[in-house]
Amino acid sequence: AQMGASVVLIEGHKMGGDCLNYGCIPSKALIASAKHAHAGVENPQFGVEQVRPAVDFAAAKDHVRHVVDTIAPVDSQDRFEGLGCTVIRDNARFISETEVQAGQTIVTARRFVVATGSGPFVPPIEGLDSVTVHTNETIFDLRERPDHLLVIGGGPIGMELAQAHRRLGCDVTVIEGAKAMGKDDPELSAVVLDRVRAEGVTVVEGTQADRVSGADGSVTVHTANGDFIGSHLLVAVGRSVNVDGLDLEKANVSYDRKGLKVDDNLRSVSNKRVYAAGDVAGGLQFTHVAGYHGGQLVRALMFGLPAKARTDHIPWATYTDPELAQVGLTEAQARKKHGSKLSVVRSEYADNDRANTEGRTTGLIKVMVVGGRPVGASIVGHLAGELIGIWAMAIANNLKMTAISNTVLPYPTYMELNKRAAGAYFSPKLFDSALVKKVVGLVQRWIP
Ligand SMILES: Cc1cc2nc3c(=O)[nH]c(=O)nc-3n(C[C@H](O)[C@H](O)[C@H](O)COP(=O)(O)OP(=O)(O)OC[C@H]3O[C@@H](n4cnc5c(N)ncnc54)[C@H](O)[C@@H]3O)c2cc1C
Ligand SMILES: NC(=O)c1ccc[n+]([C@@H]2O[C@H](COP(=O)([O-])OP(=O)(O)OC[C@H]3O[C@@H](n4cnc5c(N)ncnc54)[C@H](O)[C@@H]3O)[C@@H](O)[C@H]2O)c1
Repeated sequence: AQMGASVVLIEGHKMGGDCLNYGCIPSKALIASAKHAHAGVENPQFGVEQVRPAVDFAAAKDHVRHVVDTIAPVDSQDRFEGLGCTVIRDNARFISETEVQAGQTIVTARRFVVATGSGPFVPPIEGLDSVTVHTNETIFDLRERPDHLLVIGGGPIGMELAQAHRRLGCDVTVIEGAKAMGKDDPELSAVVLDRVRAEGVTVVEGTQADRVSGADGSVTVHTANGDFIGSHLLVAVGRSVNVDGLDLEKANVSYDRKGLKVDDNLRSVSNKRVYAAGDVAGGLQFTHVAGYHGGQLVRALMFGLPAKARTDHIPWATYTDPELAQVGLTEAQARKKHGSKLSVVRSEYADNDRANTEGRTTGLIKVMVVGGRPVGASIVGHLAGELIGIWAMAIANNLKMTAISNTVLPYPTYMELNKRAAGAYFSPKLFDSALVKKVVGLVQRWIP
């Protein structure tokens, strides 16, 4: 709209979508409350008396609500109308290849972007309908503190919320069918899991939830490895894309359970007028990916330029404490793809001076390097979600490791961990090389 195109935005529920209302923002706000609750007991070495603070769970939820309300104007109908969009607040459905209906309004358009996101997938587990099942859509509104929260699913939603609830005073059990945080490098996930378990969260892996029984207040999850009893149940076993009710068939738009079937340019393979963005586009499900898709589609729709959506440079971070972040290939993926051409360099938080001053010495960075360029980076530790940024920039722009090693950074900062990892790539070449030693020896003899 700001570039002069005629744009209609149709939103059937809350402006701001999942991220603002039920996802990133409420979860990170709750995690922030949990961090404050935990700060008083995590580090006895600072000379500050350790006092377990009293937690007012409902007030923590007030904080969550306040943060959502503070950010909401950015995504509001008023703002978008101010930018020049026509905003319709109703559910949209296709009625033909060129028309969408929302309420009584029929919109005819040359191009459509489907950005309907995803909702919590609630699996068909026997007995689930006999108890109150919380998902990310309800858990942030729960004002009473669960005595014992059972979480089915140890992915990012399950693990972020498990740790936050534990720190806010709940007993927490996570029941994970395969491997918790299984999409990340297992060496780094283990660091998070060790910490979360040390804080008192029970994480049971390799254990599918087979059946649920009980009533509100006492819920039992039955598994092949025993029964787990809690007061509240959160289901976080992945997402299902929002395609129901869109009548995509009427627009000849093909889709499956992962989302719309699109080509590399996010364009429907069956109706060239239709594009997809965000969770419903069938790939990685993150807000920054949805934003990246949006940018690519501006290129395509406004300027007719190719808008190939890359995935190799997309980072992600899980906001447990310590945080876990990834961009590009993991070590295992890089080994498979690049074999003996791969070098993996590491730097440890324990060797970082700032981390030592702050007692944040648990963690490490691994960088996967091929031909002098990073192809992946994995970080676990304090501020990992911030530190991954420089590797995302390097991979997005095809930078060499020298771009990182040549950068002068303020001392003492966590960012030096990244520079140290880059240094670790060059150290053997400089310090273990007979040739370098010989050249230095000769030069030392010649120069005055
Ligand atoms: C608990 C949780 C924590 C998360 N934390 C993070 C995080 O820290 N970082 C991160 O990057 N990602 C995070 N995510 C993922 C992130 O929320 C999603 O990837 C992101 O919201 C996707 O954006 P989207 O625009 O594709 O969809 P959404 O944000 O879901 O927006 C889709 C919109 O479409 C509307 N809609 C759907 N169908 C229709 C229809 N037929 N007609 C009209 N409107 C319709 C919906 O009401 C919704 O407002 C988190 C998700 C959850 C659940
Ligand atoms: N920090 C972030 O960026 C962030 C945070 C939260 C969510 N998200 C996004 O939301 C998506 C969804 O998160 P999620 O955690 O719901 O999904 P997920 O798919 O990442 O993890 C779900 C977990 O549930 C397990 N599971 C599935 N069925 C089970 C069963 N019957 N019993 C026990 N375990 C079972 C799976 O093995 C998996 O480990 C993420 O993939 C991510 O894209 C991002």
